[in-house]
Amino acid sequence: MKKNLVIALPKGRIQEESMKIFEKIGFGCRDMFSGSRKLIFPLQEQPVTFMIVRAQDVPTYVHHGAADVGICGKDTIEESTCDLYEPLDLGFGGCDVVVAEPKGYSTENPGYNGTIVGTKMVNVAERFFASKGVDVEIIKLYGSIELAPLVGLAHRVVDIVETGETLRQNGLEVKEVIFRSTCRVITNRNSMKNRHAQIEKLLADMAGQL
Ligand SMILES: Nc1ncnc2c1ncn2[C@@H]1O[C@H](COP(=O)(O)OP(=O)(O)OP(=O)(O)O)[C@@H](O)[C@H]1O
Ligand SMILES: O=P(O)(O)OC[C@H]1O[C@H](OP(=O)(O)OP(=O)(O)O)[C@H](O)[C@@H]1O
Repeated sequence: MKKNLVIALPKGRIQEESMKIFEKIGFGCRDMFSGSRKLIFPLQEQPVTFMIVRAQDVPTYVHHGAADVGICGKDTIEESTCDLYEPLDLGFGGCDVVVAEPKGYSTENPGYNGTIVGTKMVNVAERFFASKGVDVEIIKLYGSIELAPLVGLAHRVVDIVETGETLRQNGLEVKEVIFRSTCRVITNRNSMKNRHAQIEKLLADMAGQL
């Protein structure tokens, strides 16, 4: 029996949008939204299995070959250290990865040297500040990033901005956009080689729905 193509989907804000595209190309999975706690969903009619993982874990599953294909934000790809192909930009899930700070902070502190930066995205932040040749201290956080400068844990943050509402409500502003992120399809070298036709068809079908 032919092995199913395994697709890693991130649970959370981009899961539903991703599934809309898969539904349109005939890979619908009603079970997934039935309130079930299952993490793996082999389709009945198609040689495809979905698995649901934490957004930041999608690159890891794909890199190690536990999944052939994954969906995740460009921000997640940039933060991961995995070796991945990134053949398709899905366009949705748009957000900016930025340096943000308390309003007016740069008036007195225009440079980055000596800044303490709170972030979930340590690798992205390290690369960004290294590319500027500045010395900063990075503090790893797991959420509520915008809190850090409000309570003296950090001077600035590197975080995601979508609507800007979280920054606004916490008296912060964007100092600099590091890059724009959208959702991508990712895959790995082995799957690209061994399941080439299947993945190429999947990519073409998905691209046809954008
Ligand atoms: N406002 C936003 N906040 C966070 N991510 C966003 C936002 N808008 C779009 N995205 C995109 O959605 C992706 C998934 O975000 P989600 O919040 O579901 O996961 P996460 O924050 O990475 O993980 P977790 O909630 O499990 O810590 C992000 O990697 C990013 O590309
Ligand atoms: O510009 P906005 O539309 O306000 O969105 C940006 C906010 O959303 C994300 O947080 P999330 O909801 O994932 O919370 P967490 O960081 O505490 O996990 C991100 O880290 C920002 O805080």
